[in-house]
Amino acid sequence: MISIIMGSDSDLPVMRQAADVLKELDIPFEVTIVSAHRTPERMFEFAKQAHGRGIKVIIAGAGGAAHLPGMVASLSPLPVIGVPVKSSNSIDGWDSVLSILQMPNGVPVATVALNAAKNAGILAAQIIGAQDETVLGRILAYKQDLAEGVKVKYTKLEAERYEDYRK
Ligand SMILES: Nc1c(C(=O)O)ncn1[C@@H]1O[C@H](COP(=O)(O)O)[C@@H](O)[C@H]1O
Repeated sequence: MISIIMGSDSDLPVMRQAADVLKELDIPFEVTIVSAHRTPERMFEFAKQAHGRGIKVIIAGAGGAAHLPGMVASLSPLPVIGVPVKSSNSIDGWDSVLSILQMPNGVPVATVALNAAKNAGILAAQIIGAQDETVLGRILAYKQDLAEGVKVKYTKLEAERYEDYRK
């Protein structure tokens, strides 16, 4: 089971992409709102209890002064994947990126690109897949699909004269 948490429901348009890819890969997940700033007790309880509830990976998204992923990582033995979210009054997303990325030694957060919740979902699945043959098989199939998608494009590109390709 993977847990997807976010600082606010305003992060949902971004964070739902993690849920969508996990659904596609048929990996069980839960989704909820937890804020280190607004619900610190809930955040503490969540982070302390997650591994005991059978959660294997936590995906945590937040915008602005995004302390949620790092604080959860400080309290939990589980791998935490941080998703920097570009919130409405952000400094171009850099506030969130740097808050999540620049963790001190000893407390890692695996940070994906700005708004890259889909990649967070794939990475979480890969972490599960390292120990689970069935999930590993689905990741291999997913990668095969990616390659097939590019093949369709380069086959078309090579078949036509390059100058005509984008017409
Ligand atoms: N960064 C955090 C935390 C936290 O880190 O605990 N809690 C909420 N937020 C962020 O505040 C932004 C604005 O939130 P609102 O839209 O609710 O005002 C959201 O991107 C949220 O993740």
